[in-house]
Amino acid sequence: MFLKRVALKREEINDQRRYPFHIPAIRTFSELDLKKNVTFFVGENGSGKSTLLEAIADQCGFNTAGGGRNNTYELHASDSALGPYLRLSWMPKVTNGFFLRAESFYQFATHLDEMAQEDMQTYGSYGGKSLHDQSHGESFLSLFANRFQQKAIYLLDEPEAALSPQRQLALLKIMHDLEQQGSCQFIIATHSPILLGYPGADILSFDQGEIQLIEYEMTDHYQITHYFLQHRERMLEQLFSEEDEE
Ligand SMILES: Nc1ncnc2c1ncn2[C@@H]1O[C@H](COP(=O)(O)OP(=O)(O)OP(=O)(O)O)[C@@H](O)[C@H]1O
Repeated sequence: MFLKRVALKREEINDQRRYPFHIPAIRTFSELDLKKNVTFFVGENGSGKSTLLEAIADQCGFNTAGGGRNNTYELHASDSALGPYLRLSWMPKVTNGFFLRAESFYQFATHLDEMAQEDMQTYGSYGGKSLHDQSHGESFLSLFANRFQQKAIYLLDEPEAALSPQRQLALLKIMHDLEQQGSCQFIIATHSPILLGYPGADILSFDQGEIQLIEYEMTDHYQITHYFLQHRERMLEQLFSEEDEE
């Protein structure tokens, strides 16, 4: 692994009440030691996972709209408000990698098409054809299977967004193969109980107003999915009757 620590330069913040410093998990954040090749960010919607991941991408020199260091294209409102306040510690430093942002993947695909007009080799790292000519899930998998290499750091924001359960397993296999072959680091914000099951990963929860380690089986993602699959009818009955009472 390469990125060892992420620290917040709190002394440089002028107004702690504004975004992103007012987010509870960011307000209490000082530093984070990364100890595993695979780290997951979990937490409720709006708990600050994407904000921190995007800020790390920013400080890695990746395009915060999604992509690597060489992908320069503009996307409205994709600047990282937190990035300039982070200090990253590396051992050793890598510059290879990619920031996957599910919500702006369409624009990334368009950017690749523009690059390919000048150099058809561009598609070589993405399955040999335009990402627009593949389904959403297929294009994600093409990226993971072809673009991901050794000695790199991959920052993935909800990669499961387009992936079927079977393809989520395929992503786990790709990650495992890369990890086995040598050195590759992943930091992944996810809501997927399948991805979170990756063996030996650290899972960091953004709930309860701070970023802290959590066991897989203690995550809402595991517990709610597990209970739902085991007691679907009872759970839905309870859920719908609660709605009736409101
Ligand atoms: N550019 C912005 N300006 C102001 N507030 C923002 C901005 N971007 C995000 N926020 C707010 O910051 C909070 C954290 O957002 P963030 O996208 O980091 O959450 P998240 O944990 O990734 O959520 P999700 O699981 O829904 O993707 C949210 O309340 C969001 O509304």
